[in-house]
Amino acid sequence: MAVTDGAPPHLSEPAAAASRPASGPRAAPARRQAQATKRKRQPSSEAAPAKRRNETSSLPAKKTAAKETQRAFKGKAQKVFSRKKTSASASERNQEQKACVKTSSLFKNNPEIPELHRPVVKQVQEKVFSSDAFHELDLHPHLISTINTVLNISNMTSVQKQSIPVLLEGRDALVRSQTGSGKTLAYCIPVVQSLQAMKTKIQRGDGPYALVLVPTRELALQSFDTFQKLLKPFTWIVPGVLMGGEKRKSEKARLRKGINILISTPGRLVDHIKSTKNIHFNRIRWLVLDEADRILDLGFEKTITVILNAINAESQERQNVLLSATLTEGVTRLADISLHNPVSISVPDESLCQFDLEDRDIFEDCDLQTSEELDGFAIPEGLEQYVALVPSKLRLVSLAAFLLQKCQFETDQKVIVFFSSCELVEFHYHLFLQTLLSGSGAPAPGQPPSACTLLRFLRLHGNMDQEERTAVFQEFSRARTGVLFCTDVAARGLDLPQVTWIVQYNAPSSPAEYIHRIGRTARIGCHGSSLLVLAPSEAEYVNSLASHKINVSEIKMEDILSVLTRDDCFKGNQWGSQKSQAVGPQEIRERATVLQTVFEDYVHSSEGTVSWAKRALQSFIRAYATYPRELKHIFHIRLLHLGHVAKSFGLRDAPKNLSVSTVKKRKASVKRPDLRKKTPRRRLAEMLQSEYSSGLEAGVAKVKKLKKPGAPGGQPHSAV
Ligand SMILES: Nc1ncnc2c1ncn2[C@@H]1O[C@H](COP(=O)(O)OP(=O)(O)OP(=O)(O)O)[C@@H](O)[C@H]1O
Repeated sequence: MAVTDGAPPHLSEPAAAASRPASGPRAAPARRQAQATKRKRQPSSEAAPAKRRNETSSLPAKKTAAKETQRAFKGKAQKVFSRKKTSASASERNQEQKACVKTSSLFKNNPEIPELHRPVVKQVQEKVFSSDAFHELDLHPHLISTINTVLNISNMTSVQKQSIPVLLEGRDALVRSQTGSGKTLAYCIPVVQSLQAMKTKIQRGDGPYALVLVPTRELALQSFDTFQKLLKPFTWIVPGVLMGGEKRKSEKARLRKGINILISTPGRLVDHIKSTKNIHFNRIRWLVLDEADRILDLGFEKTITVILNAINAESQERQNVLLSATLTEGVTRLADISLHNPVSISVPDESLCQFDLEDRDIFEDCDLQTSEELDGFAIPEGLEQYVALVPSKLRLVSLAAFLLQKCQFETDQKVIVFFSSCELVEFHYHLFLQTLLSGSGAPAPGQPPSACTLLRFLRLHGNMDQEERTAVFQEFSRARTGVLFCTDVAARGLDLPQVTWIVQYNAPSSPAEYIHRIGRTARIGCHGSSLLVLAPSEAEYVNSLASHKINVSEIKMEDILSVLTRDDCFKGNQWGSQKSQAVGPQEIRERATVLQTVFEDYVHSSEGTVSWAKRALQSFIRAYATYPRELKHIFHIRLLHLGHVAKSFGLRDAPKNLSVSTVKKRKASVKRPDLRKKTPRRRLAEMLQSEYSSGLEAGVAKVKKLKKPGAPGGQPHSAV
């Protein structure tokens, strides 16, 4: 469908910019103008059908925009916009004489944004801290002083208060408490206490006494780091991590030397079990499965069985611990095969705490009822959750505007944006780097400092090589501000300090994943916010969240976009050097259009970038097709308007060879008979498993060799 018409926008651009690399909104006008001229001469193969092109191109740009004003925002939004219309129209007429702004039909033919009738539910809330101190526990004095001085903490959290004594008694346990409530120390402290107290002093060459399994490499590094700190006074106990991405040879060498507390991802461990002679489990005393439900979600059930068999063959005498913020159905199965006479620990819902529930919530010999069945998922008290209903065409500019707001006009904002695939992360990361960041990193002469110079983007996903993944993880951990684009590889367990906002640009595939994603903020009693971006057709998802006791408030898209009026980077008038006096809906739409045009011009700057955007769009559609059956009535590719979705990838037209039916046909014709029968959930598990892989598969190794996978013109990614 036709989506743009008219001449290119003229942004104010100082002469100095000519010497900067041709990127960023300020550097773009000359390029855009040249490209627009070129486009006029050589109609793109992506060009819209003549009939519809004419429909808008015959109107002067501003008139088109004005016409759109009447149609775009209906219902409530329309009222807000019509109030200021008079002043906006005056400034419009003025500007019309001065510049001919290319107007993308961003605000035309969008679906109506429905009123959100969200049910208000009472969320489950847990008390994070207890009043008890670590020194009240029967721990080695050096361990207590390490906790106090190295970790800088003195009081236990509720989950620690409940778990540590139970684990010190030697019981198996199934532990559930909200995200960011200190579950890592809840298992690390008892492991260290018990191993340092062993009568026969542990030797490095003894091999593993404790095995900790986690779903991702970053989480493995994080647990390893915690053990390292706790083991400072007990230098004879050696922790080690196996996580894929590293050379197998060097991991084998470390195993040969001896690792007493072994932290690993399941895939990598099985790889070593199968191929490394030096791995023995005859001394194993502890088996910990952190993010236990995730490990099963990823289809690691077989892998876990291989590991359990390998351990059981050599040792029976051990304690087993399963932990997660969301213990779902899968964990019950895992608990059945891995726990013996377990204690189920869950921090009580504060609202039910009229009497002392602390004892009630330790279920002895329980039937392992899942928390979801008990009471829904707990949400950190300091977490404010929002949702924005954004038509597909406006998604990209809305995301950009939101990030500009956080980075330019607010201080100390650290944002994580979740996408549904590696390709989507790469696409948005590179697109924003190329278009929103100024080439020099400094404000252009005569311009105020702008987001263009303040933005700092990072990205993290499973198709990156391990070295870069670790570097990014550490850089974002240390950073005070910045934006991390990522897949669900960062959704679980990661403890990244001071994250202020979580954006879910693509909706998660389950309420549990929603909980874990938002749980990267508001940790350990801190405050944070989250924003879920939904298309109008997906509004029903809010009810689905409510059924899991998750409450979200609405942020209006216009409020997100209004930030664009605060930065003249996005002003569609090269003579207007001062900030607009009248900031109305028209101004917002113009600036959103300028920003969209920046994206579109970049995407259409070469054939390579166009096909790069098409691949990203395809990846989005593939991921969209994997929503589980219970969410299909909300997230179904049939409900997508491909032309509109294409726009959110900076594509002016929906790719001709890409329609919902062709995507479906292609999927069906893939010669993988076993896959054809799979449910979306199984397909999703497969896609995800490749992301969390041991790092040794041929496909992954191949991707690692590519210098910049996913970069414009680069190689496509093979999996999520
Ligand atoms: N008793 C405590 N007092 C203060 N801070 C603590 C305490 N225990 C843990 N922390 C800190 O709280 C943060 C969150 O802990 P942790 O990562 O273990 O949470 P979690 O419950 O495992 O979260 P998730 O469910 O997301 O994995 C960490 O930075 C940790 O150092």
